[in-house]
Amino acid sequence: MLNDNIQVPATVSISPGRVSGNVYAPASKSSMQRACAAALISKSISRIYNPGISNDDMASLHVIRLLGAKVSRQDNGSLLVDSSEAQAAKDLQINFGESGLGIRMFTPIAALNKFPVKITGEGSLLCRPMYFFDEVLPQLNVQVKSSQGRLPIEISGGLVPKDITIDGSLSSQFLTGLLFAYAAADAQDVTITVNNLNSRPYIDLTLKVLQDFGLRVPVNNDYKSFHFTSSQCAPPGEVHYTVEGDWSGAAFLLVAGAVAGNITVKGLDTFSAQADKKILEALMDAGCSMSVRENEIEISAAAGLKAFQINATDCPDLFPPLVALASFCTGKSVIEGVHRLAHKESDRAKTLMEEFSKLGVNISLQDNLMIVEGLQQVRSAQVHSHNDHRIAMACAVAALRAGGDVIIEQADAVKKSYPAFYRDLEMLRVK
Ligand SMILES: O=C(O)C1=C[C@@H](OP(=O)(O)O)[C@@H](O)[C@H](O)C1
Ligand SMILES: C=C(OP(=O)(O)O)C(=O)O
Repeated sequence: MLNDNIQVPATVSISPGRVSGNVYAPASKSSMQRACAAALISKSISRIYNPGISNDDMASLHVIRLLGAKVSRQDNGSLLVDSSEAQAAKDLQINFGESGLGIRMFTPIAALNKFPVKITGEGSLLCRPMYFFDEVLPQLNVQVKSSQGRLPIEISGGLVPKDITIDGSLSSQFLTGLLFAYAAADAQDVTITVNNLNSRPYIDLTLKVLQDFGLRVPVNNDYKSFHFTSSQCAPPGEVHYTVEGDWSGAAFLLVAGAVAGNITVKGLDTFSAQADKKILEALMDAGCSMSVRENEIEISAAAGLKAFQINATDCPDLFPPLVALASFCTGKSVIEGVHRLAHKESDRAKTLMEEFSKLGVNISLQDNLMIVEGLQQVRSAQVHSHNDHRIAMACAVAALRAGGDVIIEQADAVKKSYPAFYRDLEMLRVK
């Protein structure tokens, strides 16, 4: 009912060429999925404007419905979420599709109800580690049965917020889930202590969304602990929330502009908490000509892009667009944070090396560093997304400066975050 289905072919061919014009950033799935969670736990009425339509967004809407929220689309395109009487059904089975954030954020929330819940997923999610739940949820009163730290998982019990210490090095998403669950349970005078937290800006986004929805927000002690105080918190009223434009998807558009055009990307908030606005640092370091204005960025292909260096440990999703950019920067660009890439939709360091080598780009690894040697032009080739949306988009952008067509197999992986990606790229193309 809510899925604005955009058809994306399984194989896409991208011809080299220039891009020009204006484009709107897609809705951020990080912002949209958090909005869904916040709307559910608010036990109130929320209006979500600029809702996302990606597969991950759809998975989150599906989940909040299963957990008892009523969701309807309004004539102006916004979503009305009524969770005032939300009650999860008995014997629930939740399929999170391929969404890592979805499963890690909603599992602790689903664990708040005392009935057993079976948690499943599809595709790449089946291979991603979930052992955090086996280790942590039992300490919060939840029984967990997993398949050696992988899906499917069965939980039951009724989560009780307690002082707890967790490890945040694998993913920030588990902490996001606990923060939502603790807020939903109106946790008071309890602390989540976190060791080695990575992807910190994503936690800023979580705290921001909790605040925007009038929910209980913990005190952040330098990302080492999050303390829910015992202060009184008024029950949330009706909330109007606008989903932010997506810096992660827009990073591909900005790189397309930097290597092959003159485009303006609209709908991006430079004050956003999103991790991936850090793409601007790489673009500036590479010598792009850019004009950053309120809510839009104009970028054009500069002659003589130069190699850049960046630490992407806390914004791991930027690796694919950074590699596409580095492919056209003279010299060796260095991207730090390779260790963060192993457990995404694909093992991204490996898949970037494999697919970009087909395009003639030399990428090497030195422990936590990825080194990319730039060229003037990449090769025409047939590449494969490995069912990873960001690999498909990185290859498509690189194809704009290829010697001939680049064919992308399993190109429809983009539906996970940015279903309109190829349509937007074609719309920008100089005919
Ligand atoms: O919270 C989020 O919205 C996300 C957090 C990041 O994951 P990690 O915390 O696992 O790095 C990021 O890679 C993912 O695409 C979205
Ligand atoms: C890793 C990603 O998402 P998730 O972890 O939410 O599946 C991504 O979008 O690149």
